[in-house]
Amino acid sequence: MALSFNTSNSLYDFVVREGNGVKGVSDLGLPEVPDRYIQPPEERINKQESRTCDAPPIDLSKLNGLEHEKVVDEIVRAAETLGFFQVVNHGVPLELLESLKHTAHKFFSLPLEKKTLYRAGVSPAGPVTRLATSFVPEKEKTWEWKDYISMIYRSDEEALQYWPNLCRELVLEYLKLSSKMVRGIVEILIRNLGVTIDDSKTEQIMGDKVVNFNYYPPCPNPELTVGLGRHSDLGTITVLLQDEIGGLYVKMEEDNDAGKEEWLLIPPIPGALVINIGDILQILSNGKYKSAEHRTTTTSTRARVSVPLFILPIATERIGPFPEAVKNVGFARYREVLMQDYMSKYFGNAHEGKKKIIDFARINSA
Ligand SMILES: O=C(O)CCC(=O)C(=O)O
Ligand SMILES: [Fe+2]
Repeated sequence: MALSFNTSNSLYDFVVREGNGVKGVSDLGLPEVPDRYIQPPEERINKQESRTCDAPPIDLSKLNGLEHEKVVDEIVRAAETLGFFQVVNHGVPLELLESLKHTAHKFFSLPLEKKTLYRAGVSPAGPVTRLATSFVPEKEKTWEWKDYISMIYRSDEEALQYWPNLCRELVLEYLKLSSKMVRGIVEILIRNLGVTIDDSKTEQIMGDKVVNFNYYPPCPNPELTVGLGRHSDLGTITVLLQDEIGGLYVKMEEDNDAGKEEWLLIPPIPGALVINIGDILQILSNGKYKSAEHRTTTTSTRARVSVPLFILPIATERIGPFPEAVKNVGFARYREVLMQDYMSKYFGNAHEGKKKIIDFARINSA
């Protein structure tokens, strides 16, 4: 039976309420993109006009040798400029990264009744897994061509009880084997602000972890859609595993001479992980480190997957610029916010327009 979405309600029912997601739409093989997914021209991604980031990946194994300071410099420089960099020799086994991508595909190929067990607020797994589509479909004028499951980490026991069977052990293993690298990068960035870091500070900055499987199914007309609309990440840092298809674009801080936005493709590099700065680290660093806007394209023939690991402060932390970072500039660019309030703001807004959530914490923002 051919499904037609004559009203926006019927599309909403199919995609959101029944839990088919945009994968369900893609599987129907429609010749055209439903209107709800068609982005306004200014939000479409022009691949031809974008350059590819040619920065070489940073070799983290050199942190243990004579080039330690040089590698620290590379990390700090990247965090201060583009806010994105790639790392290799990061200590996470490459087979584990391959299994994660493979398992993300497997999860989204499960029958609907198996996947919907993990929908937000529907199952006992509710608070620690969240299967969803787009970002906030109830509030967005246009939807993102993306489904995802978030796995929120609070303890091994809870993860083993509630996360999907097919990936719970693998994702826990990833968290374990990536933690040294994550901590190493965060400590380098914090120390570089002149802040002395101890265990309580580390906990304050990176106490919570969330892993997503992002799934971008094939799209009949990728030029009209986005996989993920412009946004910056919420947390301290994000570690992103992308597949070989690529499609991640980062906005350069300044518009070019003609006043146009410039977007750089972060190309897939075999074995590499992408690291990017989140809003919270921009606030903690008093604006020294950049939480860059980014977005993703869709593809017409193959499904793309990505696996971000979001590192965040715990919800009860009060987040404001470190005094040392304020001293460097002479004044505070951000006020103190409760992490919980920042999160509510972040998840209560669509990924649209040029409004930045971080302005919520900016002092004297217009
Ligand atoms: O899929 C990607 O390459 C980027 C994903 C991303 O930006 C996110 O999940 O926040
Ligand atoms: Fe992101």
